Amino acid sequence: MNIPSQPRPVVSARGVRVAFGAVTALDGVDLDIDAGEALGLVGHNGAGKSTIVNVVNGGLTPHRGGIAYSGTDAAGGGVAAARAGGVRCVFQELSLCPNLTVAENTRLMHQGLAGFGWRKRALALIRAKLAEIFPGNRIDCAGTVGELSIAERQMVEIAINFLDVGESPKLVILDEPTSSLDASLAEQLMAHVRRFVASGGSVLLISHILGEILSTATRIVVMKDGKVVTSRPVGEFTAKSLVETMGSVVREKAEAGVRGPSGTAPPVIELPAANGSAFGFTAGRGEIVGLAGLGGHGQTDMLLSLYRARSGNWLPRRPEEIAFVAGDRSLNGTFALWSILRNLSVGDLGALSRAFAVDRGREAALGEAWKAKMAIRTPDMGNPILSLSGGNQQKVLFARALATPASIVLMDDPMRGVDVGTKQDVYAILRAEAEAGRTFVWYSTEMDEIRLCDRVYVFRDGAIVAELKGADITEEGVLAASFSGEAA
Ligand SMILES: Nc1ncnc2c1ncn2[C@@H]1O[C@H](COP(=O)(O)OP(=O)(O)OP(=O)(O)O)[C@@H](O)[C@H]1O
Repeated sequence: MNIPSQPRPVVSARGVRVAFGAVTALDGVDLDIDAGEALGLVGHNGAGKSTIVNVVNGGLTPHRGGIAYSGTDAAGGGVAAARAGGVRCVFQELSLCPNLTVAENTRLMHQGLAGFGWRKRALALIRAKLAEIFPGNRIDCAGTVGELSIAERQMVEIAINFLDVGESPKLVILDEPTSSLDASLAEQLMAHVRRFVASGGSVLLISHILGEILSTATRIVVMKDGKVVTSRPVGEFTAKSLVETMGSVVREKAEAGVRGPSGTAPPVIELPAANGSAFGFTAGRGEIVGLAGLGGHGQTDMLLSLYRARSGNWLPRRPEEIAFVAGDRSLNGTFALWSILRNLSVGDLGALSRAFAVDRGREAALGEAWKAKMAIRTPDMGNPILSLSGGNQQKVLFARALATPASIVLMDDPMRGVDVGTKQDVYAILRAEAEAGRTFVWYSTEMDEIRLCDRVYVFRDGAIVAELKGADITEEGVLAASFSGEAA
């Protein structure tokens, strides 16, 4: 890569201000990203991270301030100027066309792939890039994107953006790129980022998983309420000081091990061993049961079959006794045209109704209570759900389930994109609700969350291959069970 004698930042933002109605999303932000640096961008939900990303990638013109690419003023050039400046962006909400093949999606992003034989070239290029970033992946690049899992779509989108077809990427923006990837895929991506940066490229990495930021970024920028509050080399932070700089108090970690009844309470769910599993599935009253293992090995299917089943000896008598928190909020969670409040209250309209009509006063009170409990950042719960930042939308889905009287709550990796401060609050709420008698079945791709469970089932190839309890719930234990039987 050519580095000029007087290097200019790949991207330079000066005094950027963006407002959405009454909300000031960015309030005078300065940000430089140099060649050869991995800039970690962190901050609470709604701090303004996605908004600055949209300014940097040319999708949003700031109301005040400006942006330059390698010293050239973008001057309202939008997405075209950003692209010409070598900026590529992997979005938080994935943007591939599901009805096209992986190779066709690659062509959409890279106009250089034109002319006779483009399909063959696109296939070869994207296959090679996927193999480079995610060695051992089994993605069918000739198949349509709609047939891929969320994790595979995310991998494809990442690989497309790192491709060099005539014009090499200078800055790749990764906005929560590992939210659908399990730990081993996430580590493959982080290793690729380190290699890309070592060869002179730049990455802007946004993540709520602070371990990723601390292990991969060379510099960390912390945002708070639309402002940059800190910019320092990664070596000057510890996990604790980073959380504190973000404005959250670091709580002592809940002790790993058995806190709940751990299988001794009367089971509210009881399923015999199936799909070649060595274990049946049980969950007791007041228990938090974790579903672990590599992503896509049957955990979500298990949750869905628990939710859909309407017969059997364990089932709750009424459907409102079981609630589901979706992991893919845009696909299965939010009602995009509804307000924040309606998205929250829809889980339990029965309890809010009087004389066949929703009692608006009680609905508003419910909204305010959960807004405070979950720190949902909005000036008005009557605003559209899409006016919330991604993490705040996820909080609404959580509140929807917890606001119901459901005795069983199924959770499909629901903490993706939620900031560390709120996560700590939600963990405490979950524990208190479990102690009050609720049962939680929790699929999580984050080991820190699996460790909070009373009991954990590890999944591999659609089957339960291990059951871990208390002190045995360790990363090593989960990994050993996830890979056992496979060639080393
Ligand atoms: N289209 C919009 N309309 C109204 N308000 C918006 C819109 N987009 C963003 N906002 C507001 O701007 C602020 C910054 O949002 P942004 O998405 O940049 O936060 P973020 O730091 O990326 O959060 P998260 O960690 O949850 O992804 C928030 O208060 C959000 O509610």
